[in-house]
Amino acid sequence: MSRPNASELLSAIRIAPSILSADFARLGAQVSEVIAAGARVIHVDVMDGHFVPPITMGPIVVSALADEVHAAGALLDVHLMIERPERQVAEFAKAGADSITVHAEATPHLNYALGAIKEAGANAAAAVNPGTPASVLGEVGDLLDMALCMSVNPGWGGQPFLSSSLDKLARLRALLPASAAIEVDGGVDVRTAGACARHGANVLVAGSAIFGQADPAAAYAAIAQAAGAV
Ligand SMILES: O=C(CO)[C@H](O)[C@H](O)COP(=O)(O)O
Ligand SMILES: [Fe+2]
Repeated sequence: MSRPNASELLSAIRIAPSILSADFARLGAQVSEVIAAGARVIHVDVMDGHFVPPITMGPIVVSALADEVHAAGALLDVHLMIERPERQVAEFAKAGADSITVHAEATPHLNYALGAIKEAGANAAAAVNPGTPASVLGEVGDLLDMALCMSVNPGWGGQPFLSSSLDKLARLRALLPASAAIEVDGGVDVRTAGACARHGANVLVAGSAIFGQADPAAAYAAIAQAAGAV
C-alpha cells in the first residue's frame, strides 16, 4: 500500500478529527464518514496511564486503520502522550503512522526521539503542554516537520480551549522554520477554529466537536469552513 505524502498534506489548512471521541464499536465507519467529508488527517491519541492518567490505544489500532486511511489518500497523525516515547516510535511507524508527535515533557532525549521518528520513516513532531514554553521547541526546530501546541491539558477530550494558546501559536509560528506545520489540539470547535488559524495554526485537531456530534460529517464541514480550510 503506497503512503500519502505527509509533508504535502500537512502544508495546507487541515482539520484533523481525533478518534478519541469516536464510537469505538464502529471506528472504521466513523473514520470513513469524516474522510468522505474531506478529512485528510486522522488524529490518534495514545495515552499510557503514566504521562497522563488515561490509557487509550496502541499500534494495533493504527494498524487496523492504516489501509483504509491510506487508500483514501489520508494520513494517520499519531499523538503520543506516553513516557519515553523514543522507545515506541518505531512500532507506531511500522503500524502505519505517517506523523508521530512526542511530548517535550515526556523524555530527556527530545532531539534523539525526533531523529528516531525520522529514521523510522515518519514525519517528526513535538508537542508542548500549556505550562511549557514554546521556546523549548526552538532547540529542535531544524528537526521538526510539525509542532503541536496543546490548548488543553492533555489526557481528555471535551475540555474548554485555553485562550492563552493563541499567543503561543503565534510565538511558535515566528520561532520555527516556515516548512514546519503548526498543530493545535484541544477545545477546537466552530468558535475557536478561526482564531487558531489566524494565529498561525494550520492543522487543527477536533475530537468532541466532530465525533461528539450527531452528524460528524456536517460538524467537520462547519469547522473546516470556520478555519478557512474550504
Ligand atoms: O490530545 C488530546 C487530549 O489530550 C485530544 O486530541 C484532544 O483533546 C481532542 O479532543 P477535543 O477536541 O474534544 O478537545
Ligand atoms: Fe491529541
